[in-house]
Amino acid sequence: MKVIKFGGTSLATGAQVQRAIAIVTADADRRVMVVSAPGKRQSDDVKVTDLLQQLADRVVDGLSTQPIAAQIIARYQEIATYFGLPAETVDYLQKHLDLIIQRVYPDIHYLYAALMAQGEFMNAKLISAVMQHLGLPARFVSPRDLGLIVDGQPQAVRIREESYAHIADFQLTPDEIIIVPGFFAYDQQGQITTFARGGSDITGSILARGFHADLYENFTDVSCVYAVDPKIVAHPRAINTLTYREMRELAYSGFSVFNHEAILPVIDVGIQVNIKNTNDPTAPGTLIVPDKDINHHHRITGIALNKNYIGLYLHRYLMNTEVGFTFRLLKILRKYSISYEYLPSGIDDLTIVINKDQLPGHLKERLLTDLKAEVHPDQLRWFDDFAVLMIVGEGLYLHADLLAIIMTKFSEKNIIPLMINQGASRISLMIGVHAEQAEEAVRAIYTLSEQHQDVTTKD
Ligand SMILES: Nc1ncnc2c1ncn2[C@@H]1O[C@H](COP(=O)(O)OP(=O)(O)O)[C@@H](O)[C@H]1O
Ligand SMILES: N[C@@H](CC(=O)OP(=O)(O)O)C(=O)O
Repeated sequence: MKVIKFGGTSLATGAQVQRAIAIVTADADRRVMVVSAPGKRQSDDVKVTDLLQQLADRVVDGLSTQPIAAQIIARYQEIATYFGLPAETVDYLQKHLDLIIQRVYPDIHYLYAALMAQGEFMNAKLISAVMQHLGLPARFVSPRDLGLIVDGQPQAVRIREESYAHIADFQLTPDEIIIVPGFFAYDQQGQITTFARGGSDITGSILARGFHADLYENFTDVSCVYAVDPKIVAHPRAINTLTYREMRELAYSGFSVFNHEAILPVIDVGIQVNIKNTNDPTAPGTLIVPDKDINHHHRITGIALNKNYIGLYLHRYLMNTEVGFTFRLLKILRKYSISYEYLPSGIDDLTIVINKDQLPGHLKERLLTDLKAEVHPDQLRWFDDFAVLMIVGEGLYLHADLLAIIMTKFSEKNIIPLMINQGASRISLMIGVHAEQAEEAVRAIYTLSEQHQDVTTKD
C-alpha cells in the first residue's frame, strides 16, 4: 500500500481537490491520504493556516474573531459549493471552529497550536464528505484514532516511538481510503499540538512507516525537486534521485518543497519518498532513496539558499586560551532558548550565526547586555545580512578542486565569502555570503555545476 500526501496548494480550490481525488482513486494501493490545509490559490493569496494564526492573534488580544473566521469558512464553502455538498457539512465546520475558539488552553502556545491545526482538521473532514458524496469508500480518521502521540513544545514536537505500533494496529477495512489531517497530533495529556510549519509532510512520513507502506507519495505543485529553487533560476535541472541525507541537508537549508524533519521516520525503515506534481501526475517526479551510485550522478546534486540568518560577531584577545569561554557564551543562548546554527571561530574572534526565527527583536538587546557582562568582549556587532548557501552532493568529498573552482568564480563576480565550512559533513559544502549577493552566488555555482557535471549518465 501507499501513503499519499497532498500539500496545501494541491487542495486550494474545488478543481484542485477534484484532481487530488482522481489521483488517489487511480491506484488501488493509495489507501491513506494525508491532507494539508487549503493553501494559496494565487501568489497574493493567504494560506488558511496563516489566517488561523491571525485568528489566534485576535483571540489572544481579545478582539473580534468574526471577520477572519468568516474568511476561513469561506475557503471551505468554496470547495463545498464546487462539489454541490449539502449545507450541513460547512455548518458543522463553522460550529466546530467556534467551539475551538472558545475553549480554554493550558497556555498561549497550545492555543495557537489548537487553532492552527484546524486548517487540516476541517479540510480532512470536508474532503471525506466530498468523497462520500461522490460515492467513494472514504473515512475521516484523526491522528488520535491512529494513536499518534508526540512529546515537546507545540511547533517543535517529536513523535513518540510507540505511535508506530499503534498505527500498525489500526484496522484498515478492505478497499476503504482513510483521510487523515496532517500537521497536528496529540500529546500525552491529550492536548492538540502541531509539528513545525510544513509539518503535514511529517505526518505522511510517520504514517508511511506505521503502516509499513511500500511508498510514500508526496504531491505538491512542482513536477520534481530541482537542483536549485526555481524562483532563483528559471527551469533548473530536475533531480531524479536524491538520497535521504541529501534531501535533509537541502530541505533544512532552503528547499521548502519537503520538510527536513519528514525524512527522519522513513530513514530507519528505508521507505522511498516520491515527490510528484498534482497538476502533472504522470511525470515521474523525484525519488528520495537510502543510497545512490555516486558515479552515475551529477557532482553537485543541489544548491540551497537560506537568507534568514543573522550573525553576532564577537572579538576578544586570547579568547582561545580561556577554558570554558564558549561554554559561558552558549549558556546565555540557552537562557533565552536560542539555538545557534553555526559557530565559526578563530583565535580572538567568533561569529554566532542564528536563524532570525529564533531571535525575536526584544531578545537582541538582552543578549548583548548579558554577553557584555559575562565575557567582556572587545567588540560585539550584529551582521543582519547573513545568507548561507548549502552545496550538496553525495560524492562531494571526493573532489579536491571544488572549492577552488567556486572561489575562482566568486572572485570574477566579486562575491565575498563570509564563512566556509567543508568537512563537517562529507556531502555538503557551506558558504556564508552577504544576503544581497546570495542569489547571484547560487546562480554562479549552478552554472558551474552544469559545466562540471562529471557524470556518466544523468540523474
Ligand atoms: N529546489 C526546489 N525544487 C522544487 N521546488 C522548490 C525548490 N525549492 C523551493 N521550492 C518551492 O517549494 C514549493 C512547494 O512547496 P510548498 O509550497 O510547501 O508545497 P505544498 O503546498 O505542496 O506543501 C514550490 O512551489 C517551490 O516554489
Ligand atoms: N498547513 C501547515 C502544514 C503544511 O504542511 O502545509 P503545506 O503542505 O501547505 O506546506 C502549514 O502551512 O504549515
